Amino acid sequence: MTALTRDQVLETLKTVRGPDLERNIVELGMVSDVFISDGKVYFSITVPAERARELEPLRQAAERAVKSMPGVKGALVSLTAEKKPGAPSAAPAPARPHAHGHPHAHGPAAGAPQRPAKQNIPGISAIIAVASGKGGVGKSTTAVNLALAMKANGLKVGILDADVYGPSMPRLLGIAGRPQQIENRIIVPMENYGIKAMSMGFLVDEGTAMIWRGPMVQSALMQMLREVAWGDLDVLVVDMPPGTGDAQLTMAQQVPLSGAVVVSTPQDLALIDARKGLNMFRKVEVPVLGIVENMSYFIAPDTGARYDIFGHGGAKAEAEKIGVPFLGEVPLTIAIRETSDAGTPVVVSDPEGPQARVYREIAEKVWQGVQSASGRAAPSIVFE
Ligand SMILES: Nc1ncnc2c1ncn2[C@@H]1O[C@H](COP(=O)(O)OP(=O)(O)OP(=O)(O)O)[C@@H](O)[C@H]1O
Repeated sequence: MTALTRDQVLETLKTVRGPDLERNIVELGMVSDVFISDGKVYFSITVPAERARELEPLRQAAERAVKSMPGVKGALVSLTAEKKPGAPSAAPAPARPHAHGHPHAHGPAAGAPQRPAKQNIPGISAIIAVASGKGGVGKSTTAVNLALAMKANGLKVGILDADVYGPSMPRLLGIAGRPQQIENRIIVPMENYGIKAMSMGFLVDEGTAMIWRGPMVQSALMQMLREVAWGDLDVLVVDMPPGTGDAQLTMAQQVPLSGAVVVSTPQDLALIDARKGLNMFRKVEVPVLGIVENMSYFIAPDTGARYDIFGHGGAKAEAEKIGVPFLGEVPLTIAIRETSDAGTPVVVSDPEGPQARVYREIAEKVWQGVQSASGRAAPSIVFE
């Protein structure tokens, strides 16, 4: 049997008529990229937001049509709403923070703006986001080593890979296989090195998530947060997707975060992006626990000599300027890269080494920040 192709899927979808029965959904340009993996077909149909409910039968018709094709083992079709340019995003940003308003203050301040309450996750004491203004600065590497360092410091730790488009936790933690599902759709998290982990990478094959649009990503994330048997955790570290777009903003808003750690490299451009990241958390009233400068300086593998070739210290200066804590400097070392690639992050493969020590110190400061953010109304951070 020849492999199923996108063209065949699109050809089949041409039999599905558009919402007003004129033309078909392919010609109307409503069908997203079609992704096929392991005989399963994934795509979305873009509809006007206000008609999403009414058009559910259209979604079902498209799904049925594809499922009936020979060679198709399954189909996952979702409706997505196109955001009109300039229209407010689906999840409106909360009103500007009050002068002294703070999400962790006890009880709502009188006259505080109405915001939908973020529901805490039972059993999880604190959730922290690890974010970056742009990709490739080492956010996932920092997140996994931070989580492992918190574990080494004696905490019960979980890690949630929210980077649905490019999940890296399976590789970083050296975990393969699919998680078990128990009653009521609840998923048992995977585990390695004493931390619990959940990632879209455990649930779908690599590449599958690439065609997902906003709403699917949101629901996948919420499921990984709330329908996973995390058990009792002192802290859940969330590896956020890189960037500061709408998707990240919505995520920062929907997850009940205790605080955020922003990872940057020392270069000016990365710092500009890091500042966008800080502003994003400020917008959703999540306390910034601090900045980590990654690839801060270079340690020569042969001599151990240190070279400050990256404009080392940029993130520290930036943190001081805007008044957020500076959490530490992580050197660029072969050891960090190689151990990450091997699925044995440096904090577990060389727990007494200098890099592990750096991460443990960062972990200590992060935890102190979490304590003070939850124990009392931390002063709101003022930018600009
Ligand atoms: N301190 C470091 N020393 C050496 N290599 C590092 C360091 N930090 C990260 N790396 C390497 O840099 C690359 C990018 O790191 P990572 O995947 O953590 O970045 P990211 O910001 O999460 O990227 P993405 O945009 O893919 O989410 C990886 O190959 C990683 O091993």
